[in-house]
Parts: sequence; structure tokens; C-alpha cells
Amino acid sequence: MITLRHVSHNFGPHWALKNISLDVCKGDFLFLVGPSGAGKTTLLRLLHGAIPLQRGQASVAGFDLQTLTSRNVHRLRREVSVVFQDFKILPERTVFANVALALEVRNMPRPHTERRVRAVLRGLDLEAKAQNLCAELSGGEQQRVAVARAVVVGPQLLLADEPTGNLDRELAMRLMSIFLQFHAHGSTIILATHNQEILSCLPTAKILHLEDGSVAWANWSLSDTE
Ligand SMILES: Nc1ncnc2c1ncn2[C@@H]1O[C@H](COP(=O)(O)OP(=O)(O)OP(=O)(O)O)[C@@H](O)[C@H]1O
Repeated sequence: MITLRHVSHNFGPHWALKNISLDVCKGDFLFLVGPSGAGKTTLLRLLHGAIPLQRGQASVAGFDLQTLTSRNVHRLRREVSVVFQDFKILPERTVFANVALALEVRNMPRPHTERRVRAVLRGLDLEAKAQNLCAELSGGEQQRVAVARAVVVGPQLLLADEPTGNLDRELAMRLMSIFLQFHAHGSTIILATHNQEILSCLPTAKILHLEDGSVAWANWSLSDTE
């Protein structure tokens, strides 16, 4: 699903990613951990084409990031859904409209869209808010809308940047159970988090610990990637 070889990324003089090599297989669940500024968001941004590949080789969901241009990046983004740290939902549209948009841009028939959106909103306990404007929601509710929009399309690869950051413990655990359901159905998931507790939700998950842009440790062998 993902192959990175010697990937580095700099912002001016600062190296946010340094010589990262790893493989993520189809169906893997990977927790991305490490202190603030370690490079977690930069790595996720690279994986969905939000920043260009500067050094090294990378392929994601069958797309070679070296040859990905701004004209064809939308093809990668059809396969990869993202839950952004700052949500990126449309505040002046309703909860339903925000989630439905992800299917409308894929030209899904309206009845299918309605069914899918309602099912996902139900799963995230947002059904009662379907017709509320997102601007009227709490931070935790907006976060769940962002998750609903990402999962509604049933992506091959789901990237989530601190998706439990604004949630209390109970909601964080419910959200994790939604991610685990998607994982059980075959989605590949990469979740960046500071929340150590959620790591115990899936003891078989891969864990990659970044520090200062480098891999500090991983709980699976990276040696065959050299
Ligand atoms: N657009 C940018 N311009 C300049 N520097 C950046 C930019 N984006 C990230 N950085 C720097 O790159 C480093 C890695 O940032 P990144 O956001 O990837 O860390 P992170 O591990 O996701 O942190 P956090 O847990 O706080 O979200 C940091 O030092 C950050 O200041």
C-alpha cells in the first residue's frame, strides 16, 4: 500500500523528515507517535500529495509520488481519505451536506448517498445534528464530522491526524471503535496521535515513533527496507 525509501523533506533549513524508509501493507493499522514537531503531520501530508516529494522514492496506493503532478493528484486523493488536525469542514454547510459532499464529488447516486451518510452519522452519534450548521457544533462534534466525511467513501487508505485530540475519553474510545471497524473491513489506517491510551485499543498495530524527523523506533522490522 505504501513504500517509502530514503524519504526526506525540508522546510528551508529545517529537515522535517530525514531518510525515512518503511513499508505499510494493505490492511495494516499504523500508529504514528512522537513529540510535537517530530514530523508526523509532514509525513501524512506527503502521503496524500499535499506537499511534493523532495527526496527519496515513495509510492502510495499504486501512485508513484515522484511522477504525481498537481493535475493528477486528485486521482490519489480518490483512494486516500484524510481526517485533518484542523478538520477542514465547511462551517456554513450542514453536517449532512459536509459528509455528503465526499460522495457527491464521486458522482454517487443520491439514494445511495443518503443511505451511506445516515449510516455513518448514526455510527458517530451525529444523526440528531444532521441538519445543524457545522459552525454551531462543538469542537468534538466537528471532529466527528471530519471523521464521518473521511470514512463515508470507504477509502483504501485512511490517514488521521490527532483524530481524538478534542474528544473526551469516552468519545475517543468510540471513535477508535469506528476506526477498528473500518480496519476490520480491510481499510489501511495510519493514525497520528499523542494519546498513549488509544494505542492499547489494537495491540497488533504497527507503531512508528518519530523524533526530530527520523525514525526513533518501530515495533516491526524495517531492516528489509534498506
Ligand atoms: N509549512 C511549514 N513551514 C515551515 N516549517 C514547517 C512547516 N510545516 C511543518 N514545519 C516544521 O516541521 C517540523 C515537523 O512538523 P510537523 O507538523 O510534521 O510535526 P508533528 O509531529 O505533526 O507535530 P504535532 O504533534 O505538534 O502536530 C516542525 O519543526 C515544524 O515547525
